[in-house]
Amino acid sequence: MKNSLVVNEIRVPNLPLPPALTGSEVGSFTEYTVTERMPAIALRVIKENNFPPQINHKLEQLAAALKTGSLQFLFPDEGVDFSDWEKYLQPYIGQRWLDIPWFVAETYFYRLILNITNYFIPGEFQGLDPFLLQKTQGLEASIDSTISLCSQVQEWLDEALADGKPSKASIMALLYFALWGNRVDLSLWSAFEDDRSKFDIQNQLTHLLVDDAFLVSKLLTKSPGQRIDFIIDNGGFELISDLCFADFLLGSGLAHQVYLHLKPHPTFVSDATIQDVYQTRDFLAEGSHPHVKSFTQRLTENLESGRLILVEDYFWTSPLAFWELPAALTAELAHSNLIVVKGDANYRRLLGDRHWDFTTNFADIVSYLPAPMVALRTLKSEVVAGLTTDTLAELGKVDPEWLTNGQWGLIQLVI
Ligand SMILES: O=P(O)(O)OC[C@H]1O[C@](O)(CO)[C@@H](O)[C@@H]1O
Repeated sequence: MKNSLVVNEIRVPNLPLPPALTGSEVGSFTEYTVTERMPAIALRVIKENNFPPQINHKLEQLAAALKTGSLQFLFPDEGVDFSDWEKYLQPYIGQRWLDIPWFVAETYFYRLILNITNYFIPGEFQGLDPFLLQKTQGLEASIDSTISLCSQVQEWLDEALADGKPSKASIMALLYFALWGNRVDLSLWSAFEDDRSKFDIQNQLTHLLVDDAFLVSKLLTKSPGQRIDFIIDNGGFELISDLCFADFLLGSGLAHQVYLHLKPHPTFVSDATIQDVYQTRDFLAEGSHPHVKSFTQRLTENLESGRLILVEDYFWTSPLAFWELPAALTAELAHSNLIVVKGDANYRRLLGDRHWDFTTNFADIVSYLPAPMVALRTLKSEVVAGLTTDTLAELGKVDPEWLTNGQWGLIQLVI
């Protein structure tokens, strides 16, 4: 049950805020990310693109600055969020990357890569996605899983039509795909090989630390024709799982409209933009598999009829916490019957990327949204809430890396 505080007309968590994660926590995953992973990402942008030497040099300087250097403002560019970033950065200018809140460091790092590569400057590199190669490779690598999922969705849709209603089991399975989609490998499909009807999500279920999938399926089937909003995370197979879920919601009559909230520019390497949705659709449309073809046709029809709506907002690439949603976005999301929040970075944003005790009641923190929400998240960072002390004790024994290795998942509903 939601019970949020209202401060200056903004709803915030109804608990005191703990400190933010920072890269200076010795031995932490945040430290490793700022000092090792982020420099490697900046250098990979050089390798995977053909930028001129002066751009590559700035990327090298950025990679080197992350370990010990301090934050500077963006070079002037024409991004519509340029002045917002001046505000966001003001408190941190001159501080080390390691010392500022981790979420600020990461979101700014990706905005800075676009700044350096002239993404927002008219000319040769304007609008060029520096992570395009990785996104394309991700799509190509997941084609077998895509064919299997599209075929399965077709079966579920046929079944829903024959039975006059969709089954809770199919809704729950689609929730699991939308959850595990961002670390999918073909192993998820191993049981599909001989008999697709036996596809075995059981192994994944044992890695779910909180599983509200049944409650979500009850909510979705309670009254058909709802509006569902997805706060989208990655492109590639994860986006395809989300699009399949949206397809099923619309095709089975559970939803009359689905909104996909996408990033307004490339970020976090693989996060999806509106352009990525169209590129994914066009890539799939080139294939010859009949179930992928019909899925792609339904996708086009849903986009053209306005049943599937793609929207973007600069809030999603900002360093702000979820409880700092702009009023217009809050008003928009208030029309939703369910907000599906995807992925690790969005989960961090829900919790303000702060050091909550892991047993804090999730709903007491995420108490500020204007509609019911479900988080679908595999754990890739040291932020979590809503676990029991028993679960924590068990996890400590079975997998010391459980917080960050992406092998554990959560489906957490707040009504
Ligand atoms: O794509 P996702 O699930 O949001 O994961 C992104 C997350 O992964 C990380 O890169 C850690 O692996 C974090 O920095 C970030 O929170």
